[in-house]
Amino acid sequence: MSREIIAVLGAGSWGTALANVAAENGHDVRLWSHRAEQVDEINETHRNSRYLGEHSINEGVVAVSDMKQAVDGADLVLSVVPTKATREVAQQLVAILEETNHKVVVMAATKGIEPGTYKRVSEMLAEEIPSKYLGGLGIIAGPSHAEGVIKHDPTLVTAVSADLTVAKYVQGVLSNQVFRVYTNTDVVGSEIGAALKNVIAIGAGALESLGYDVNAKAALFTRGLAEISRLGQAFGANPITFMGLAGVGDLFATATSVYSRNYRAGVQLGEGKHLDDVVADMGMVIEGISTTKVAHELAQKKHVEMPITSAMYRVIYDNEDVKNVMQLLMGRPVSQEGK
Ligand SMILES: NC(=O)C1=CN([C@@H]2O[C@H](COP(=O)(O)OP(=O)(O)OC[C@H]3O[C@@H](n4cnc5c(N)ncnc54)[C@H](OP(=O)(O)O)[C@@H]3O)[C@@H](O)[C@H]2O)C=CC1
Ligand SMILES: O=C(CO)COP(=O)(O)O
Repeated sequence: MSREIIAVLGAGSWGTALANVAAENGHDVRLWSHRAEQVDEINETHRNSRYLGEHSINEGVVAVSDMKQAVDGADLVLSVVPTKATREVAQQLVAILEETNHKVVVMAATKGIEPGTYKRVSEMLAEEIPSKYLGGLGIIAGPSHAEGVIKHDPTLVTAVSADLTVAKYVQGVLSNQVFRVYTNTDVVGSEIGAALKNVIAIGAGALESLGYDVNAKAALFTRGLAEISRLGQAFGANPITFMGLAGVGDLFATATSVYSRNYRAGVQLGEGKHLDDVVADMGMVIEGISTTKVAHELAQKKHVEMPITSAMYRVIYDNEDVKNVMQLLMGRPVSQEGK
């Protein structure tokens, strides 16, 4: 693989960890942050202490606060900001591409769905970035906590694009001995799996707060994945995708890990902490909070049965007690699997 120029937009935990992977693979990596002090810290100390503590970042990662310095001449742009910042950042990217007049491959590593419009992240990017500037579009998903990736825990992700050559290009750019990239062409299923596993991860944290053991968690994962798959299929997803990295893989990682912001938020909500305090104290994005509302609404719009998602909606937005909600779920009429 040739030495590519890679612009990473967003210097939170995941943007920084992905930039690190790309730099370790020998690429020319520019990590854009909108915070000048963070740029200085990364370039001077090779740390991003707010997001990745004491972990050191490869010296090949050059942080910049001017997005043009990151994007000018780039082959590949990784968009790694929270869902709610995606359009704003994409608009800044487009203004630069208009100036430099070149095409880039854009991959989003964000996991969420836009409230109100119900757009997936790649749909938002396709709306914002004119096709004349797009050399390809896709997403990166899979079980990949930044904290594990930065310390070289063996990690598998999937590069997903409707155009397999784009997915294969990203696979080639990012794969290494500890970071193995698969490809997939099911963008719809991968994005729905990646976003909705956060809802179930919040639920897993809530179960933990009640002291429930592995039977309850296995029940949540299995039935949670079943309803994610039902919603995905209502949008045309391939059901096999939910058996893969963006489905069961990411669900397992997120719903069992103390690194997960969504899981930790679930523990705190289950303990009775107020939602506003959970969000404020986390200091990092908890995508599943907003995704729970979006998924609950989508289930109604599409007439898809999603009892766990609806239960999580009531816990998060109606302040319902986790134990009550759990009893209601257990008391539903018994039914047949596979439907
Ligand atoms: N963390 C992880 O392990 C993984 C995260 N993801 C997904 O990646 C996405 C980003 O997550 P993550 O990096 O963890 O989030 P963080 O909360 O750690 O960081 C978000 C970053 O985006 C920046 N940002 C927010 N809004 C804007 C904006 N309007 N303009 C410019 N920069 C902005 C933040 O800046 P500031 O510091 O100013 O807030 C921060 O640098 C999420 O969708 C998440 O689900 C996917 C896989 C793994
Ligand atoms: O998506 C992730 C790991 O694959 C990160 O999950 P959290 O946002 O819950 O930390």
